Amino acid sequence: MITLSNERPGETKSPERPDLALPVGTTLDRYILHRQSAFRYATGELSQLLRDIALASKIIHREINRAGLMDITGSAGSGNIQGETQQKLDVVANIRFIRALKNGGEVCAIISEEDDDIIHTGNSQAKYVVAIDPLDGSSNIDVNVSIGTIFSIYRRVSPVGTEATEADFLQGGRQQIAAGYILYGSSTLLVFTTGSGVSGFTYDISLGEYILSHADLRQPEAGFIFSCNDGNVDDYPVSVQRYLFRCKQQRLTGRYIGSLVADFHRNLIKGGIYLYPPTLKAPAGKLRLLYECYPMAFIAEQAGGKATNGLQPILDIVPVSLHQRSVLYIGSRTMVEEV
Ligand SMILES: O=P(O)(O)OC[C@H]1O[C@](O)(COP(=O)(O)O)[C@@H](O)[C@@H]1O
Ligand SMILES: [Mg+2]
Ligand SMILES: [Mg+2]
Repeated sequence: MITLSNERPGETKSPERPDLALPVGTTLDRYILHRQSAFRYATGELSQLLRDIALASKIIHREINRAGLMDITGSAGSGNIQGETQQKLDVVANIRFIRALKNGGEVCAIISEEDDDIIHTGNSQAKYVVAIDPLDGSSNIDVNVSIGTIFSIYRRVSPVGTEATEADFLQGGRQQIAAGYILYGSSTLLVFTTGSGVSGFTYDISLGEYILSHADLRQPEAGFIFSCNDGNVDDYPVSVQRYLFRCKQQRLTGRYIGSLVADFHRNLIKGGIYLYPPTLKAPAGKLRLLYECYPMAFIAEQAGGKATNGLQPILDIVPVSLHQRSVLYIGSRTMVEEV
């Protein structure tokens, strides 16, 4: 059935989910305003913070699109606390996000994959802290494959007016106020949650606006896709090797882009599981708890999926350090339960 209105077939208007009353095509600004009443502590600061992140992502979108013309491809010749060589775009994205969050005034401190220590923004009166992976999927930057940005937002626990501390970032995954990612793919998409469902916005370059394109995203309970780096399979725990063997026996489809945001998003839409088990090189897992695992787990759970480290839900892991790593199994509920 073709519908001419903005309404999607079968879309119902639900009173407790006011955003579901918003038609596809709504701008991000209007969506945030409309939802503000559903935000905890709704004083507009979080709304502004989400707008600041959206603005920074539009700038990154532009930089990524013309990276090949601007000589911002390749290595930056510097390393980060992870022991990784930073790509030029890692550094550019990091600078752009930090600047946007500083100028926005709603964030008092930031931790980033690309910086060892806490970045104090000078906005000591601000109430929020942000953990960020400015560019996710760095190994795909120079080969024009989808990459992303991941963010996680907390309300500070240190008193307003003082300098933020590690405690503001080590509150635990269930204390996230909001989390999301931007996928720089065939289109640029902002997906986020504030704790009552997940929605996606497509960047319309001609309007310079993010437009609601995926209202109330739900992850299929089961799926037919498994995503992992098959090159490491001999390192994986026997139980995981057995699970992958069963996936192949059942003729499930192996898909691995090598960008967490892109692999996660595909599996969110189609159903599937992403696995980054322990390896010899990364026995505690490769992905970072605060700015990769927690935010993706918050979105997964809000969309009806699951995220675990094999022992407990990712959101229940008690954090001990800013850049700690974790094993990650995330995606469709029945598949994660099977693992
Ligand atoms: O190359 P590998 O070992 O398969 O790892 C790929 C994974 O590492 C990451 O690139 C890590 O993220 P960064 O690119 O932000 O460092 C994930 O996006 C991706 O899923
Ligand atoms: Mg990453
Ligand atoms: Mg990164």
